[in-house]
Amino acid sequence: MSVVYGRVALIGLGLIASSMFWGIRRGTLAGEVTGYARSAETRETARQIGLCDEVCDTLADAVRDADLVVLCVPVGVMGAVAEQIAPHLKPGAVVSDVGSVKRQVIEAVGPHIPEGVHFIPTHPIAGTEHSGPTSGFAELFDNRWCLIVPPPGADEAEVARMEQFWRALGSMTDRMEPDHHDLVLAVTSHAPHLIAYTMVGVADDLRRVTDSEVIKYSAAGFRDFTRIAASDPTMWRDVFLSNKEATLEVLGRFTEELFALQRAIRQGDGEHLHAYFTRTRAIRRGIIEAGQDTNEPNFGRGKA
Ligand SMILES: NC(=O)c1ccc[n+]([C@@H]2O[C@H](COP(=O)([O-])OP(=O)(O)OC[C@H]3O[C@@H](n4cnc5c(N)ncnc54)[C@H](O)[C@@H]3O)[C@@H](O)[C@H]2O)c1
Ligand SMILES: O=C(O)C(=O)C[C@]1(C(=O)O)C=C[C@@H](O)C=C1
Repeated sequence: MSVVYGRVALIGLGLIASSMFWGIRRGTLAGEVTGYARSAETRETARQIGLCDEVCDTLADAVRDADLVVLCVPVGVMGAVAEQIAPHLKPGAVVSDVGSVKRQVIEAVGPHIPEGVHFIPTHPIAGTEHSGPTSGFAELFDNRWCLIVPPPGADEAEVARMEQFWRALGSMTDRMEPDHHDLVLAVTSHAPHLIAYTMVGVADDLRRVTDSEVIKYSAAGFRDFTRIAASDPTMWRDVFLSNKEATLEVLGRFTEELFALQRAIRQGDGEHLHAYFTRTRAIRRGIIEAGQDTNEPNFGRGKA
């Protein structure tokens, strides 16, 4: 592979930025990578593990002369960081972000982007429950989707270059409009995370169980919930507050269905339960047959 951007600046050295750095290095996708983290402790850790070619003590030093600046901070602070870097951006540079929410980030960052600088938001649909500079790995984005969300009027050559960059990091790319992105992610990621947080909270409330049996006899379903519920609290607080409308819409529908299932159980309505589970099983099988599950061996070979 070859260099896509001469100089890349990664802002916020956590899971996504560190995975990007190792991925960039694996493919030699940039000439040089600078990094900036808010805390001196994170900067020190980054230096110790060789994360980035240069870890800078200020935002200005990190972004100066960068061809691509990627904001890898929680979505709630994207706007404030964009405001701080704006005066130091080189003309013709590209600013991007990897935030899990797009409409709110575009509205917060967009106004700070100077004339002559491009803004191309993205969202890699890949992660783990771990965070911080030591949690990243080069393979994180392999065979995962990265959604590119260009604002209206974005420079087509720069959008194509961003797609090339993410494909070289191992991802598959698609373009999406911000509101649609936020609704899709509310269904596939944000609401499921809230449900996992709730389920683990419920188990913790039943402490006499948590202390022993819940952990010891943890079945696969609950174990997955505890993994997801161990995700970074700051990141997820910001996701819910930034994607309020779509998440509340999905959760409203979710609670209606949950109440209907609850009533069916109370009334002994096995027919309702069976019909419901038959429908959801067919959805799962349809996804696999269409070759749309990146975790399945027939991924990409289906009839989609
Ligand atoms: N973790 C995931 O699964 C995942 C997946 C895709 C996208 N994202 C998005 O990527 C972004 C980063 O997530 P992550 O998982 O790498 O988080 P992380 O917690 O591992 O890293 C975030 C970093 O940002 C730093 N930071 C926080 N506030 C800052 C500020 N004001 N100025 C500078 N730095 C600041 C933190 O100190 C931390 O080093 C978030 O916007 C998140 O929504 C996360
Ligand atoms: O695998 C996980 O741990 C994740 O939660 C990753 C996950 C997801 O929901 O799929 C979480 C948030 C992101 O914005 C993208 C990906």
